[in-house]
Amino acid sequence: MTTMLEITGLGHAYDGHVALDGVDLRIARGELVGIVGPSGCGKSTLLRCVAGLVPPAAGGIRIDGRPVAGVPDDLAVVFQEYSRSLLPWLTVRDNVALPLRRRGRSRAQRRAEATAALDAVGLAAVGHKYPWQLSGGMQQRVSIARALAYRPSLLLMDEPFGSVDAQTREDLEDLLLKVRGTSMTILFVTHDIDESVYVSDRVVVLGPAPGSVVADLPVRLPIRGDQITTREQPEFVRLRAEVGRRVRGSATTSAD
Ligand SMILES: Nc1ncnc2c1ncn2[C@@H]1O[C@H](COP(=O)(O)OP(=O)(O)OP(=O)(O)O)[C@@H](O)[C@H]1O
Repeated sequence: MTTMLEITGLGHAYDGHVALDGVDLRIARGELVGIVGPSGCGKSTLLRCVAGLVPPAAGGIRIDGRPVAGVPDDLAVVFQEYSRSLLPWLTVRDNVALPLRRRGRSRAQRRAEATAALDAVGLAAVGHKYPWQLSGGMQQRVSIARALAYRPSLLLMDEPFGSVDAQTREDLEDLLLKVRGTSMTILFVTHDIDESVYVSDRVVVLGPAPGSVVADLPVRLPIRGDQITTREQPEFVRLRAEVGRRVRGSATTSAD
């Protein structure tokens, strides 16, 4: 598989506080990589560096072989701060449709694609409303719909399902599984170890601050069924335990 994203010796510090130190990671096109690690280990900082929002203090990031300098083309992000991500003066559907202008879509196409994306996140009925008329969890789903409608080559998601209810969260995880394996490369930060194993092709564990990669575990589940069937199979249970041990910094088991 071709490498899409290459992170080498990445370091970042905020006012002398070292958040990341020596992160090395290669990600192939179309991979969905889950990133987990203890609170404050630098997961969000890693995504901000990849998004070109903060310049790395050390090391480098290459996308398709080209060094990242500024916000990369063809990128979409879903960050935790949903309240700041949508434009309050546009309807929900227009928020989702807006980035599609950059794709050169006609007005009718933009509308149709936005409607389909809203449908996929279970919000077909609220396209005519304004973001501030929706709950926080619904606004977050609009951000997800907007990112998916755009079909970026690189999608960065920082705890994107944190504010939605449990049932919707499962639906969104299953939606990600449908998107996975297309040409979209996805970095997915989550605090939820179960979720990282459920959605990812690989789970990357960052160690305690300053973060660096302490484990990189491929997820190869023999059974892909519904949420319950997938999560109860022995390989899922084994991987979840292994990721949990790595996050807690306990002794290693297999896959080194
Ligand atoms: N803008 C900032 N200014 C100063 N320090 C910051 C800033 N953003 C993050 N930090 C610090 O850098 C470290 C890494 O933060 P970051 O948000 O990347 O971690 P995280 O792994 O995403 O945390 P969490 O899991 O709690 O969301 C933390 O100690 C945090 O306090």
